[in-house]
This record gives sequence, C-alpha cells and structure tokens, in this order.
Amino acid sequence: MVKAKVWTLKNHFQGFPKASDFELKEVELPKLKDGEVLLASVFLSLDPYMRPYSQKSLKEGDKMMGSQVARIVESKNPTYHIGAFAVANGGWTTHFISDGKDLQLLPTPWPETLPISLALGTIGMPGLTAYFGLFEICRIKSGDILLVNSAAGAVGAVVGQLAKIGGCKVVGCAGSDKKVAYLKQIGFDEAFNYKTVGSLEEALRKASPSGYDCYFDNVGGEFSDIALRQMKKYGRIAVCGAISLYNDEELQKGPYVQVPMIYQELCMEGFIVSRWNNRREEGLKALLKWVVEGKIKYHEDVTEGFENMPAAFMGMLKGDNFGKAILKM
Ligand SMILES: NC(=O)C1=CN([C@@H]2O[C@H](COP(=O)(O)OP(=O)(O)OC[C@H]3O[C@@H](n4cnc5c(N)ncnc54)[C@H](OP(=O)(O)O)[C@@H]3O)[C@@H](O)[C@H]2O)C=CC1
Ligand SMILES: O=C(O)CCC[C@H](O)\C=C/C=C/C=C/C(=O)C/C=C\CCCCCO
Repeated sequence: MVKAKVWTLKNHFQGFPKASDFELKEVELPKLKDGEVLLASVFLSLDPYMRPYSQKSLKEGDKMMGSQVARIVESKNPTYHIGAFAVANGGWTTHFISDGKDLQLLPTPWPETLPISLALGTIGMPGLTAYFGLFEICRIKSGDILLVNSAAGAVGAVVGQLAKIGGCKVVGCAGSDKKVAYLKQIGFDEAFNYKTVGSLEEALRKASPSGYDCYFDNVGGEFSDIALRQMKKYGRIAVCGAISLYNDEELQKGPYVQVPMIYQELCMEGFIVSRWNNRREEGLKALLKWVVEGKIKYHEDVTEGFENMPAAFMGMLKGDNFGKAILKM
C-alpha cells in the first residue's frame, strides 16, 4: 500500500493566506485498477489562480489544487510506461493515481538540456497563457507598443519576449530592481520597479509618451485604472489576471472604465487559457522551439521540500519569486 502526503485547505483564506490555513495529511492510496497508473510528483507548480479558485472550487478539508510534473512509478495502462514523465493536475500531493485521461506526456523529444520543470512554466500553462493571450486577445502586430505587468513572472516574461519576437516595443514592470534588471537583460525596451517609482502615471508616460497599443494585464486594480488612461486609439487590453485583488476581503471600488474605453474605442477582453486546450500542442511546439533557439529565456524560482509548499505559495503571492515559482520534491 502506498502512502501519500497531501496538503489540504484547512480553512478558506480570509485575506492573505496564513500557514494555519493549510494542513498536512497522510493518506493510503488504493491498489491500482486496470487502466490506472501511480505517479510520484517530481516538481509542483505554485500558481496565483489557486488563491481565487480555492474559494470557488474547494471545500475546507479538500486537497489543495495544483499541477505537477510527475513520474509514472506503477502502471496498469499500456499507454503510460513506468519511468515516463507527465504533467498532471494531481494537486498538492506526493503521490496520486490517474486513469490517464488528465495526463499530458511531456512534448517529445524533450531536449536533455532543458529542465522538465519548464513543462509547468515557460513550456506549459503559463507559457500558453502568454502565447494565446498575446496572439489571440492582444492580436499584436509589428510596431505595436505593449505594456505588461508582473513582467518578470511566469506569464509576463514570456509575454514580453514573444512581443519582441513579434516586432513590438515592450514596456514591463516588476516589484524589485533585480527583476527589472532581468527584464532589460531579456530584451524589454523599457522596464521599471512599480514599487519605487514616484508616480506610476509618470513612469508609464515616460516609458511610452505616445501611449500603448496593447496592455497585457496580470495585476488589475489601481495599476490598470492608470494604464487604461494611457491606451492609444483602438487599443487592445488582455485581462489575464488581477493578482492585486485576489486577497481582498471586500470588493474594491475603482474608477469606472467606460469613459476612456469609449473615448479611445478600446477593446478589453478577459480570458482563461483553457479556452485554447484544443490548440495546446501548437502552442507548446512553438514555445519549445523558441526556447531551444534561445529566443525565449526562462527563469525558475525553486523551493525544495514538500513541507515548504504553503510558504512557497504565500511567497509567490507576495512577489518573493523571481520567475516561475516551482517546488522540487
Ligand atoms: N487567465 C489565465 O488563464 C491565467 C491567468 N494567470 C494570471 O496571470 C498573472 C501572473 O501569473 P504568474 O505569471 O503565474 O505569476 P508570477 O510568476 O507573475 O508571480 C506572481 C507575481 O505577481 C506579482 N504581484 C503579487 N502581488 C501583486 C500586487 N499586489 N501588485 C502587483 N503585482 C503583484 C509579483 O511580482 P512583482 O515582483 O512584479 O510584484 C509576483 O511575483 C496572475 O494574475 C495569474 O492569475 C496565470 C495563468 C493563467
Ligand atoms: O482546477 C481548476 O479549475 C484550475 C485549473 C487551472 C488550470 O491549470 C488551467 C488554467 C488556469 C487558469 C488561471 C486563471 C487565472 O489565474 C485567473 C485567476 C482568477 C480569475 C478570477 C477567478 C474568480 C474566482 O472566484
């Protein structure tokens, strides 16, 4: 009998998550049925969606949601062989059983030089978010001026580099000088630390005096109220995330968006990356190619030890991560 360690949501988050909101449990997994495989997590993903989705999708006591790169350690399914690696949505657990329907084998051939953890970031769901958000929602064209926030993160860094590949001028912001230096190193035209600029309005105006054709929004809230008013005529806004709002206990009331949207004839669209699940292979193939060619650089923030999952999650929500936040078992 295999025992799995599982992080559960002990209490629904009230405001910013606390260590006491999580509880580590040990569960015995049943024997495999025909068609099932047993997997062991190797790398686990830490993602912002877990904060809002936990409210929506979990009951107290449930296993925390999440994805991982896992290794098949026992198989009663001829499609999945022992030793193979797959991306799964097994949640915060050391081991789990799958019937294979929700497993995504790593793209092959997976280059020896690339860490398989990239399948959780640049060559995974965040990378696909950037890819489809940029090309399908922002609909970038060469010469566009693009703004992206949380730009040193899993999604934002891919957005900026894809936009450069697409011939855009790219402006990004992040919450530390180290992250800002990284943005310039990977090709952003302008980058600033939104925490230390005197005025966000002035920083955005200085970075692009003529305004922005595209805004890839990962943050929402007050930042977006200000960015919205610097959009160019017929600008496109991809509403990808609103991490500045996820921990609010009460809905904030910002300025209203209608007047600048009408006046500048803006297009603003929210999206979830699963919209393009049927084009996953297309996106992963393109991202893998650009990473292998060195046109997309990646940076991972690795925490070691399953016992550190809650701390790594809370750290990511605070901005402690530099690049894609992952946990190594
Ligand atoms: N729509 C979709 O399908 C998807 C949406 N998303 C969204 O994309 C966004 C980025 O996700 P991801 O790249 O995985 O995460 P990141 O790797 O960017 O990590 C989160 C980052 O958010 C920034 N942040 C945290 N709090 C605030 C705040 N109050 N104000 C401004 N920035 C803040 C921090 O960076 P900094 O140092 O810059 O402050 C932190 O490092 C999130 O909003 C997420 O929900 C992600 C995947 C799919
Ligand atoms: O279990 C689930 O449904 C989550 C599966 C996540 C999966 O890997 C695919 C897509 C991830 C999407 C992420 C979306 C975001 O980060 C946007 C976050 C919040 C949007 C508002 C949600 C409000 C809920 O009350």
